[in-house]
Amino acid sequence: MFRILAINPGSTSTKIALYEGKELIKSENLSHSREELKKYNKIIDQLDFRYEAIEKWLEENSFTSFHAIVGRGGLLRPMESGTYEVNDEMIKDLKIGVQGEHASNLGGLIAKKIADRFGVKAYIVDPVAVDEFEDIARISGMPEIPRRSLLHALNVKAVAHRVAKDLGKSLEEMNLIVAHLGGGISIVPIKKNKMVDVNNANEMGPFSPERTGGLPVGDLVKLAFSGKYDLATLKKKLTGEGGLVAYLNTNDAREVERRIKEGDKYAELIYNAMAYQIAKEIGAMATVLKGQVEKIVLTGGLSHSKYLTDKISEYISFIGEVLIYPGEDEMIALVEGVLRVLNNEEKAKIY
Ligand SMILES: Nc1ncnc2c1ncn2[C@@H]1O[C@H](COP(=O)(O)OP(=O)(O)O)[C@@H](O)[C@H]1O
Ligand SMILES: CCCC(=O)OP(=O)(O)O
Repeated sequence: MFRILAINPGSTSTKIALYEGKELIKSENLSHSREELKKYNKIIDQLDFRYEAIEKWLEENSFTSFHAIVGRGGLLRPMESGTYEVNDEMIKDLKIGVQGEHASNLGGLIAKKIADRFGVKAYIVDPVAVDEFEDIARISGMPEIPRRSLLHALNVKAVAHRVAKDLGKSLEEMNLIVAHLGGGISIVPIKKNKMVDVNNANEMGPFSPERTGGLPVGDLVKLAFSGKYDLATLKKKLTGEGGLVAYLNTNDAREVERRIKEGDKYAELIYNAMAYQIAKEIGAMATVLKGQVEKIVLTGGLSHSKYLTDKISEYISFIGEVLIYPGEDEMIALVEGVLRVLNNEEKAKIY
């Protein structure tokens, strides 16, 4: 039975899990508060902090032998869906953040570091750079800045397959909208098993616990030239210090809901605005599918919240039935990707 260690760095957490085949042996979700992460100016600066937390977990549990290590893949060059072996070219691009900064850039780097220590191979599966766009979706209005496919591809694909299975259908014959609501937010129209568009979870669409989402461009350009920010600081403000963090100084939706229950009207306004923006983007993606939407699926950590999913549903249920698949299937999806390679059902792709 193959023993596989899966590592999933998200913007607000690092999830770790050990599997034997498809059986979960043990898992841990290490939440990272805003306070904990704010001292790191760039994502790559968090490498040792997250690596050491994982090493400590391995030591505490006396886990010392693995057949492979798999990490969530990052903002690499646009690529096909699949399982990739971590190689030098990938390490280089993850370190520089070839398509930008995000915690998932650390997945392949940490996986390789641990794999080298144990003399096994490291992989990534369905990274956030998976690109299945139709050409029309790439056009932005400025040729120098095409729209890009950056999204929670791993969970979106895994959940879409689960929905199809639960409905007794094939994804090839369905149109879905999957909204992954986590530290970042991806709203994805799926046409016959292809993710043909997305808001870009790092830079566009609704604001999220940590991200500003799309902003009025004129004012953003003015801010960029105000002399107050260098590039790295402004990028961090957009991707790590936007959304709930900017308005409410927390990336934890549970904390926001506590404040709302205690009567905080400002927290309520901001949280409702996030639901409103999510719903608006789902409406836009329904248009991409020309209204032919079989189901709308809400997933990711925020989908645990009945408050939020009810608010979103108020706006969108006229489009189609809303299904809630809270949390994510990312850890098992990572492991299954590697098992397909180790069992010789697929060949690992080369980056
Ligand atoms: N039960 C819950 N109710 C409301 N929000 C939740 C719940 N569980 C997690 N969250 C929120 O979900 C967000 C993190 O989602 P997750 O998908 O784990 O993100 P990531 O993988 O990007 O770190 C956080 O804002 C967290 O507070
Ligand atoms: C590139 C976007 C992926 C993303 O937003 O993931 P998190 O929700 O884990 O930050």
